[in-house]
Amino acid sequence: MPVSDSVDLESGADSDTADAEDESEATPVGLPINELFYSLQGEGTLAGVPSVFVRTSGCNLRCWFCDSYHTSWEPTHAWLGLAEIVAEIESHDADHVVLTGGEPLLHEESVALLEALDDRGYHTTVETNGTIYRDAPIDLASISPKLESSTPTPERAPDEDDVDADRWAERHERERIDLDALSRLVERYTFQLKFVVTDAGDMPEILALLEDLRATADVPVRDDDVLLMPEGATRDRLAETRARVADLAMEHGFRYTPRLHVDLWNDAPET
Ligand SMILES: C[S@@+](CC[C@H](N)C(=O)[O-])C[C@H]1O[C@@H](n2cnc3c(N)ncnc32)[C@H](O)[C@@H]1O
Ligand SMILES: Nc1nc2[nH]cc(C(=O)O)c2c(=O)[nH]1
Ligand code: SF4
Ligand SMILES: [Mg+2]
Repeated sequence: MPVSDSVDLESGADSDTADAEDESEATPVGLPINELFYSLQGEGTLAGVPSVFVRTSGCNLRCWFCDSYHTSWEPTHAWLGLAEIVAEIESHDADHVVLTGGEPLLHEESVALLEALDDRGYHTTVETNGTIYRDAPIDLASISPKLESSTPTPERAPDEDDVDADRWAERHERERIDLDALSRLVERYTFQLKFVVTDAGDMPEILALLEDLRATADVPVRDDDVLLMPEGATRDRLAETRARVADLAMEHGFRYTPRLHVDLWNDAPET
């Protein structure tokens, strides 16, 4: 289902916040949906599983490499009611639903959607940056904490001229790790920790974060729960990063996850 822009979203804000450009309008109900499509789960422990993807718009972070630019740097979406979203999901023959974004846990309505999907027997994965905790029926919390190498800088910002990269750099750096939210997520849910890795320079930060999380959380965080994923939104970029990241996974005893959808369909939308 291609979704074009309708109402603009106050970037990074909760969906409860009324559209700043039109305060006379009632708060939209439902969720800001950027795209909704059927594909194979491309990442993580469920890679290869046929799944319906629901991509919400809006994010509290601004990774320079974000492969979902139109949910973060330049959010576009249509507001869909829960019944419409569920009906669209049910039109596909799948048992698995992946709720992603943007940052899906920004939106309180994501909880109601997950409850509706749980009632209907779906397996739900939530792709999250790990900075927000919500209580919801999530079967797999797929947490991708953001490293320093994700922070936008003048040298590594999206190409487009009109993005406010300077202002976001500071907020991104301040908000990208929330140990309390991370601990609550791993304590509450079956989880995987999926780090976007470019090179060996990312490893000290991953190891330090794992040490902090293991000291804080009341549940074990096993090396087996840690996945290294090569940075790359295109086949060409993945060709540069994946062998290096596979070597790092073997060296440290972590898992490696491919990006199957990029191998199969490159950077096509709705894949
Ligand atoms: C677009 S994000 C949406 C969910 C959430 N905001 C997050 O970052 O986890 C979905 C997944 O894509 C990953 N990702 C985004 N851009 C990427 C890139 N250029 N290379 C590799 N992974 C990327 C994120 O780390 C996350 O695991
Ligand atoms: N096929 C496919 N698998 C994915 N796994 C996580 C994705 C995401 O963007 O969150 C994603 C995606 O965008 N496409
Ligand atoms: S946290 Fe996720 S959606 Fe937000 S900018 Fe980073 S990769 Fe994109
Ligand atoms: Mg993706």
